[in-house]
Amino acid sequence: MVDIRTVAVVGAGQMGGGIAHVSAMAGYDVILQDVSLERAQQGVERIAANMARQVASGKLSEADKAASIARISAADGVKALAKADLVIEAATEEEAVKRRIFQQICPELKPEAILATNTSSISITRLASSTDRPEQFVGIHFMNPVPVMKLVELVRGIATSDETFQAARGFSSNLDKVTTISEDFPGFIVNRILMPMINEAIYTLYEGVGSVESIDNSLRLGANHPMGPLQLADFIGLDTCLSIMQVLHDGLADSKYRPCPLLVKYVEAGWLGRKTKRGFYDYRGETPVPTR
Ligand SMILES: CC(=O)CC(=O)SCCNC(=O)CCNC(=O)[C@H](O)C(C)(C)COP(=O)(O)OP(=O)(O)OC[C@H]1O[C@@H](n2cnc3c(N)ncnc32)[C@H](O)[C@@H]1OP(=O)(O)O
Ligand SMILES: NC(=O)C1=CN([C@@H]2O[C@H](COP(=O)(O)OP(=O)(O)OC[C@H]3O[C@@H](n4cnc5c(N)ncnc54)[C@H](OP(=O)(O)O)[C@@H]3O)[C@@H](O)[C@H]2O)C=CC1
Repeated sequence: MVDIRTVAVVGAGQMGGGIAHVSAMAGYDVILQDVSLERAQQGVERIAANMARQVASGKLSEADKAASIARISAADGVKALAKADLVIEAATEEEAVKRRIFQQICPELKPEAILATNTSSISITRLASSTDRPEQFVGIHFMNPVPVMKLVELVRGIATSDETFQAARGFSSNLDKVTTISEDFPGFIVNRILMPMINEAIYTLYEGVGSVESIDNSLRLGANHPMGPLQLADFIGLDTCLSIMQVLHDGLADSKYRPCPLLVKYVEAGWLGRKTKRGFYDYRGETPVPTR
């Protein structure tokens, strides 16, 4: 079994950053790659800011923060991935983007390196088939925010070897995560259940049943959810929510997964939630302001 010491993360957004964060804290050397060196460096800066929150709340010492940050390097191009024992793809939730990444990076990887994807919904078997190593390909699905959420969903493709699966399980437990196993169906377990709820909340808004505030307060205070569904949608990213609904709709061919037209419209407008400062809330001020 490959001895995982160096982990590369492709995609330095909120999830890639979180995966790099917890991997470095667990003692792995981490290479963070994005579309440019500058984007990767911005990712490292965001990780430092998130670690500073953990220092402020006493969860991490200054010394451990410094040592963890020192283990992360921002990559200048795909050649930097040659050192990795495990590569975790955490780029945008679009199958074409992920396929292009695998085509680009596979020739650079060690033959024994394991390739994993953090996809929220896309078939692991299908993604694996666009790589040169379907047996060494696996789904390792982290939850957002990665440093806080306990769960990792593990998903085998049809060709995933036992050795690869055990390596993914061992890696996740070294990060102190609890793993569940999902079969390779659209959205796996978490998003098969969570995303239709979020989509229904958007329909509830679209049909005028309640305002943004009423819908979120109803679920926060009435069902003890830590965030209301619209707040959570903004947190996940509305582009990601829409992509997941499209995968569920296409893959399960059932009209109950039809993405709400309001979700489609928001994404078309470039209102993607917190990451663009506008979604169901406006994030430009000190506190988020509901927009409907
Ligand atoms: C789409 C998919 O494919 C799958 C998914 O991920 S679905 C999304 C799953 N995630 C959820 O459902 C999240 C639901 N929300 C929550 O659990 C909480 O609102 C939350 C943990 C995000 C924030 O909690 P909160 O109490 O409102 O805010 P806050 O006080 O800022 O944060 C709580 C703690 O988390 C820490 N934290 C939050 N985000 C963090 C980050 N990115 N990095 C490090 N620490 C973080 C804070 O430092 C804080 O720590 P202390 O308690 O030690 O102070
Ligand atoms: N958001 C969530 O709550 C969760 C998301 N996921 C999954 O994690 C993945 C990433 O999501 P998330 O972090 O939220 O998305 P983000 O939009 O925050 O980050 C995606 C990152 O990937 C980068 N990227 C795009 N194309 C490439 C490329 N060719 N090479 C390298 N990097 C690239 C983007 O760069 P640029 O901005 O320049 O396009 C961006 O920095 C998705 O598959 C998503 O489904 C899984 C669990 C939870």
